[in-house]
Amino acid sequence: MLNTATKSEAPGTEQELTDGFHLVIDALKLNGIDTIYGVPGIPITDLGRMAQAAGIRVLSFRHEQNAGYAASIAGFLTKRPGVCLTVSAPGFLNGLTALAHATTNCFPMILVSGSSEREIVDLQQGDYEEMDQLAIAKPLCKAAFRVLHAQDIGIGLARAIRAAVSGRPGGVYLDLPAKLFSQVMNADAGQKSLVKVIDAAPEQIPSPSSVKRALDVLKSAKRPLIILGKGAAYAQADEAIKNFVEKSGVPFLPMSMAKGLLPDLHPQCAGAARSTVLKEADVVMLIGARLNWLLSHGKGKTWGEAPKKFIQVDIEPKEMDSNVEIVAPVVGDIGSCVSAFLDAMGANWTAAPTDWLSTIAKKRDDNVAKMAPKLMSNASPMDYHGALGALRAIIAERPDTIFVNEGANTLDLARGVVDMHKPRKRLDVGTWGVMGIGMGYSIAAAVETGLPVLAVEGDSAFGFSGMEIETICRYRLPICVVIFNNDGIYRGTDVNSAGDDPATTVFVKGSRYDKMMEAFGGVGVNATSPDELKRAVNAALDSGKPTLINAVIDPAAGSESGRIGNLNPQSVLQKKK
Ligand SMILES: CC(C)(COP(=O)(O)OP(=O)(O)OC[C@H]1O[C@@H](n2cnc3c(N)ncnc32)[C@H](O)[C@@H]1OP(=O)(O)O)[C@@H](O)C(=O)NCCC(=O)NCCSC=O
Repeated sequence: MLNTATKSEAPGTEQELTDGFHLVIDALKLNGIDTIYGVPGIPITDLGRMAQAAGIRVLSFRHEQNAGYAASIAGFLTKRPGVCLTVSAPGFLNGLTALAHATTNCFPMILVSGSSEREIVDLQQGDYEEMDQLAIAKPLCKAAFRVLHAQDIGIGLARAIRAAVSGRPGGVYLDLPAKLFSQVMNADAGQKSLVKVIDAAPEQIPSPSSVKRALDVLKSAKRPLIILGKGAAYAQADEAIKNFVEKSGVPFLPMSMAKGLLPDLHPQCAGAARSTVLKEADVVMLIGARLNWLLSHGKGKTWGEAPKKFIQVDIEPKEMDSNVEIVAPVVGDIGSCVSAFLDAMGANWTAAPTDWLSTIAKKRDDNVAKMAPKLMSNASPMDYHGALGALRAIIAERPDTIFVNEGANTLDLARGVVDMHKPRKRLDVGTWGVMGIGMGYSIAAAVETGLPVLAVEGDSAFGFSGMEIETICRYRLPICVVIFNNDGIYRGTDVNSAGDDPATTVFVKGSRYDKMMEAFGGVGVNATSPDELKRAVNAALDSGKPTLINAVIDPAAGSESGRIGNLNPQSVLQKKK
């Protein structure tokens, strides 16, 4: 519908007019973008108001970084670009971390920021929030555009949408200088300048020869393995992936956000035999997973001595050979590639050798049995396993719940303990292991899916986005936040031996995060045992009321996780002491 601004008043020349504000909103609506995550302020306050009045859902956050994380995960969940709207310079910079995160994680997102006047910025004459935002955004995103004239708004947004979702998805920056919003033009011409993006992410069909090559290598394997990454989860080709994995009979290892693509309790799941399968596999097929640090770059002791052949399925041709030789690259969108495999496999595909399957089954059963008694712990204060055991049972009973997870121990242990049963239900820190995604992800997950959300947060991780519990309460979202509170980062027991200041990794002891939630009208609960925790989470998920549970974890529980290779070195001198 025409979203006219006003009528011109010159006698005898009356005509409908529109302006930059209205055209941005019309362009978003025309392209099915019905939700904006952002923080209002100069110069986009009216844009938010008018978008809301025009029927777009506008969620106002307390900090742009959290709005940005929300937009990024909205993109992952929907395959449409999540939109984050910010003010100029500081607001833009606050949103930029999330834009870079979206790009790194291959989530489609558009950061739309107001900016100050080009003429003044370029001459560096000291405008309000002066900054060359386009130049700063460029290296951190997949594409960056600036629109200077109202008649180019349609094209600008179309380019942003297409860049965000086509090929390998990523973050896009769209710069809207303040002056643009008040540029007036004839409404008809304005509407005609809008662009509806047709087939924004066209299928990319793999070449038949690459499909055959990959299947020949897979067939030749004695100890094959499929690794599913979050690219596979993003593809929303769930049935085809499940059929392919089952038809192949090959064990699969899900990366953390691919958990649930096939259930973690599936007989072919090798998640609980991770070290064994990485070391011993002779052929590894990566589907939407990259050989980055999370997979030790495909080499070194994680991968054992046995020679390996890698097959890689990815939409991005440049991903191939990025760390090790890929003997069978298959370039295309995951859905098309997996369907092509299914078509080409024929009826007499033989499953993986049984001795390989039984080696994995034995290791998996051993690891599961080793963990089982720890999950029964009803200690108070809780340890990680006791608390996670309670949450694992809840997710098993409520498999549609979206499980958001960040922290150090809270992340590392929940990844293994809490089985996922359905695709795209586990959302976590992603490629950068970034702390701070928690509340933004939870809000977008609730808004985009309408499903209940359980966010399990380390006490440190929560701090990065904690103020957004007010946002959760304001929009009355069905989000239950559980804070694993052990009084610090890794542990709450570190001591500063050199002075009166607290140690660098500890927080105020016995903090009651639940009281924060009560301040905003949400439900706050202090849980000191797994039974109490379970009751409180079930009550929250039943009621759908915004809830925050302060789960009291033993400050001595937890270890210094996050020492990944040489990334977090310990001082040799200190060790010698
Ligand atoms: C790179 C990693 C995937 C590698 O982790 P690993 O510890 O090697 O593997 P995990 O998958 O976590 O599994 C650990 C072990 O648990 C086993 N495992 C897994 N699932 C289960 C179940 N359900 N039951 C029993 N045992 C299990 C698995 O086989 C491994 O044992 P074995 O097979 O016996 O080895 C991970 O470190 C990771 O995702 N890190 C991200 C960390 C991060 O982003 N942190 C943010 C910064 S924190 C701030 O400082």
